[in-house]
Amino acid sequence: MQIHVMAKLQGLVLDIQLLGEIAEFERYDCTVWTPDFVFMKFYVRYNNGLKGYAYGCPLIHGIASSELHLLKLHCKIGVAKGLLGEEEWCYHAISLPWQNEDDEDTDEDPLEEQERFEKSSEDFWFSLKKQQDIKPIRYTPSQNKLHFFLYQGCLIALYRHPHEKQNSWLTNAESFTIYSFLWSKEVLDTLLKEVQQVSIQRHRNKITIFRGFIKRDTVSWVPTKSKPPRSLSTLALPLEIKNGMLNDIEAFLSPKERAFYERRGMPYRRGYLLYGPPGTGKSSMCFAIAGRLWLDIYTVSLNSQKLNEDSLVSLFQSLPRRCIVLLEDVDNAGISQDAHRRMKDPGNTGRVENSRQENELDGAGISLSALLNCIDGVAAQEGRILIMTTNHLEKLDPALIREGRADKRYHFDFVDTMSAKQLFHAFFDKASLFVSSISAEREPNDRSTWEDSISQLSGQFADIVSLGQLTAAEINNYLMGFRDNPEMAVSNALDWVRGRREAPKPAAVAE
Ligand SMILES: Nc1ncnc2c1ncn2[C@@H]1O[C@H](COP(=O)(O)OP(=O)(O)OP(=O)(O)O)[C@@H](O)[C@H]1O
Repeated sequence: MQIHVMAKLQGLVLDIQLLGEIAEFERYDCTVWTPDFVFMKFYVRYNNGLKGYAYGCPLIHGIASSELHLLKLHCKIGVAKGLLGEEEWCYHAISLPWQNEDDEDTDEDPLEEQERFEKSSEDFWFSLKKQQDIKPIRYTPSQNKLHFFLYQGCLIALYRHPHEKQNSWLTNAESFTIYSFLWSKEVLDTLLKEVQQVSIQRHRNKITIFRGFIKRDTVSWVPTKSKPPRSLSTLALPLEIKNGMLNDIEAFLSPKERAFYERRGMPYRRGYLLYGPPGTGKSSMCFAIAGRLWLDIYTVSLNSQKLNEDSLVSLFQSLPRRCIVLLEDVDNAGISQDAHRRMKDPGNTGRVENSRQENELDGAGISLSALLNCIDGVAAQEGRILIMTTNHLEKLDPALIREGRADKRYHFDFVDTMSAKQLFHAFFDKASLFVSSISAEREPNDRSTWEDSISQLSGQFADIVSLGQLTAAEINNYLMGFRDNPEMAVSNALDWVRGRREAPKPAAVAE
């Protein structure tokens, strides 16, 4: 007998396959695949006497390996003798919950570090070397053993299995089997819910960057890092870009706007194109906006050899409702377009029947038509914000950046006077860590005198560098060389700008 059903458990969608009648126990096996390659398998009571095997959909959010933290805490208390001490280097490349739990707590306060450094730089370097050599020892419930702990008065058992398929993308995966005695589904539900809550708490003040992961038949979004959001105020950009883009996205995400789209049956999506030379803040702006609106970022490399239309469709289909999809250097999608045109050239006998064939012909990356299908085809997720970036506006096919796909375009240009001032201020701001103790000693006691002097210098600096067609990244880099000496930064600026003028420029971006 084979029955296939979809079920919902604690908000997770499970694809359950009932395999047959159970002999001894009333239970079914349920396997939840989590986004970072760990799956959980748990046994719960199934009251009509059938045995089942369930697979969670691969993109369940909320229970990931890094979020099983709580289970580990309980295990620590419950079965100390089952724990296994391991040095960090024993572990695999992909981080597992047992491995990175304390990482956030070990970071020293930068000011204290600086104090130690100033006391004796030699001791400081030596202590860093020691820190690196002495691996933190962490305790984990050992694999292939049963661990018991009490949870809400109920005995729970946890079993960690390494994944048997070695040398595959699952090498670092493991599965967890959680048993509850005596088959209490409610306790398991509560436990898993608590795990989700712990996870939410841990990532509360961070945004997560997911990358499209493609390996053979497996396509999923994999969390690569979680980081505190970058403040928009750290970006030196014209207000029409900074506020303009933020306001536009905020307005789009508002419930009123969503209702407006729904009433008119319009697809509820918005796209942006950020273009300009490298180092002008396109990616930084995307991260800052994501942080401000608490949106996670989903990004995929369009020129990945493994990417084809099917995998891109799958990725787009599995996006959450509220998120930013970041496609960087989107002009790479045009590479396939060029090949496509060449193939269709009248002088060329080759015929391209469909986009899949087109991909095969190109051998690498995604074709333009496939990308367009994903952006606004039926598969495209509603509610998402698409941000495309490019250094080469002139290379983009007009179809990619027409309204509806890129509703707004923002030109990230070389630094103007206002932005140059802002960068200078940010660098020599008294509160900034860049200002070392040397300048602190020199600095006038009166705070306003210091600020006046920086203000005046920033004006002079801005007048010089704004003539030079320089990017914010270049200016930051230049200022790094003078972080103790704002006056020198200004007096050397003219020579630096002249030098840069003679150096080859990044390609200008055609409007
Ligand atoms: N307008 C800006 N204000 C402050 N810092 C900036 C600005 N623009 C760039 N930077 C700094 O320069 C570095 C590179 O910026 P970023 O990656 O955002 O540029 P980009 O335009 O996306 O470049 P690319 O086109 O090469 O991807 C970052 O460290 C960022 O902090």
